Amino acid sequence: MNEATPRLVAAKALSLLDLTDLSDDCDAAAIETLCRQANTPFGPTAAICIWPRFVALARELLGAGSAIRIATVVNFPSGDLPVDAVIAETRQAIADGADEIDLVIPYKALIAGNEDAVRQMIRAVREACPPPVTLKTILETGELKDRDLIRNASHLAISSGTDFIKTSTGKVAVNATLEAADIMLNAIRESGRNVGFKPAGGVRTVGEAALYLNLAATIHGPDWAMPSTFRFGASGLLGDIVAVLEGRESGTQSAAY
Ligand SMILES: O=C[C@H](O)COP(=O)(O)O
Repeated sequence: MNEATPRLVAAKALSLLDLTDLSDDCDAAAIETLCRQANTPFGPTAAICIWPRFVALARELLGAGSAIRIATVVNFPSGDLPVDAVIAETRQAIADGADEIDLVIPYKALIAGNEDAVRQMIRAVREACPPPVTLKTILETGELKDRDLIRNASHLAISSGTDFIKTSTGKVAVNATLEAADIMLNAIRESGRNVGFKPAGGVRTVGEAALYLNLAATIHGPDWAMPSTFRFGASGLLGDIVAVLEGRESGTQSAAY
């Protein structure tokens, strides 16, 4: 991606974007706005990412055959729910029309040394949402902090059957970072598995998106990042993407879009 123009990066980021509204005060009107915004004049985002209680509404608004996938979150954001409650959330979300499940791993248990809790949760949710449902697992890397723990969590998630590893909920102090991305992208390479990567939380500009895409290209090759292998989880990135695609200056419109 080093030679890519901002327009090319913006177009790529649009095709990889999980346009997110996981705000605490999200309501039906916000979901209507989100569904409209996801259909940009420059093409659709990869997905929208919303609270489970809005999945049925989003499915109704987008329609059954929409190119825009519906992602939702389970065990979110604390990672503390019992497995059976997370399974119930997952089943309901799929019945309501979700295409993708973003699962928070029990990261506090992992910090306490309980790897089995992570394996059991991911395996159980994977069983409840077999392919073609996409399963992304949120490691909450900003709370794991330690490089070895992030690497270990990545390998646990990959070997337990996830389709993507995702950095963050966007709800803690430290969310997506290039350092965590480097560890996770390398863990995917080491695993030899066809697993994707999703930086999420705090990605606001096309310039920031370019840094993640460059890193992915360095580790996996220039053609690796595509909607089946790479997503951005972001609530504020779309405005900057559209600004760049409209020929306006980057960094001016991200919050306002
Ligand atoms: O999964 C995505 C994050 O919750 C979005 O975080 P953000 O609002 O900082 O972009």
